[in-house]
Amino acid sequence: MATFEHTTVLLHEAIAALAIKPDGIYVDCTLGGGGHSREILKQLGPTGHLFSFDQDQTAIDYNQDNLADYLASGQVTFIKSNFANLRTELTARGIDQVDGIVYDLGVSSPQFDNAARGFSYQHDAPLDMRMDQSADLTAQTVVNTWPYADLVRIFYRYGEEKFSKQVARAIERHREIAPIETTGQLVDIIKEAIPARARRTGGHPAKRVFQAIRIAVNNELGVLETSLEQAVDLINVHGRVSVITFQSLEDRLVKAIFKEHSDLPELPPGLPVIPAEMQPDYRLVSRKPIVPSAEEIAANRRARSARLRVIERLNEKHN
Ligand SMILES: C[S@@+](CC[C@H](N)C(=O)[O-])C[C@H]1O[C@@H](n2cnc3c(N)ncnc32)[C@H](O)[C@@H]1O
Repeated sequence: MATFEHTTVLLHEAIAALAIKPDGIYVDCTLGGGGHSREILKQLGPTGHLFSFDQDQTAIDYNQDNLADYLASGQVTFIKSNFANLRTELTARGIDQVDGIVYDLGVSSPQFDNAARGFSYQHDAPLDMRMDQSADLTAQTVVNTWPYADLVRIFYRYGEEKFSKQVARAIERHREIAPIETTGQLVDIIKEAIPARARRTGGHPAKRVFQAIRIAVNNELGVLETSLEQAVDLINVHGRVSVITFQSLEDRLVKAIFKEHSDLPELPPGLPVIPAEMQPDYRLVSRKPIVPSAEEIAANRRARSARLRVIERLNEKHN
């Protein structure tokens, strides 16, 4: 089996939050190294089933071996697709409701550490950053063809980069001379654009711009919103959706979607009791996000920014 080392973050917390029923139907939207999938499968009985999505063929290939026993017993189905297609892919398999869904967002360690994938500012490689290697849009296209204004927008919004304009301007200057082809070239351009005093604080100077380009290449916030709307709709009463995020933009989006579904509606003034049909159809399992323990963070640096949010369905929809 090829090595595929990914240390799963919030493994037990995210799965415990699903309150698994042995005969239930579950979905892991982000199979990766199979950590969360395996934990769900351990708790499923012979009549339970798991559907595991990944848009990256390498994750699916790895788990053909890694989860071979569960594949052989027919308890797991792999779906090589973007989780934005959650409903369509499940419907195609005759499933219209499920008991729980987990997301563990972002890239896996093998994706990040494989220099050739172009995700990392620490390795020199072609600018790629596609999680789905069959997709059309690459980081190279974004960097070399997107207009200045679009670059500024993504650097501000997805990278929260203070020097967005300076970096976009430097990219424009360089690409007029020759295409920017590698992560190493882009790192040098970013370093040149960010003032020296600012380069000494806030981590690696290319970190925020690389995050922004990755989010844009994979449309990470767009597909998350689309998928979560489907997920809250697909779960049965008492079913739960558990989401682990690794950066604030994603966490804010999850928080906002869950809040919208679990908030009480505007009530007419003076209403003594809230009528049943006005009660929210969902509840937040914990008001504050669940975060990794100090021990988990000490053992795995990637865990330090993780946040877990969980929502539960209480009723069928009141329409
Ligand atoms: C952090 S890893 C998941 C790790 C996994 N929970 C484990 O324990 O090994 C995220 C995985 O989700 C996949 N992924 C990210 N966004 C996706 C999307 N929109 N659709 C499908 N898969 C996605 C990535 O390709 C990656 O393999």
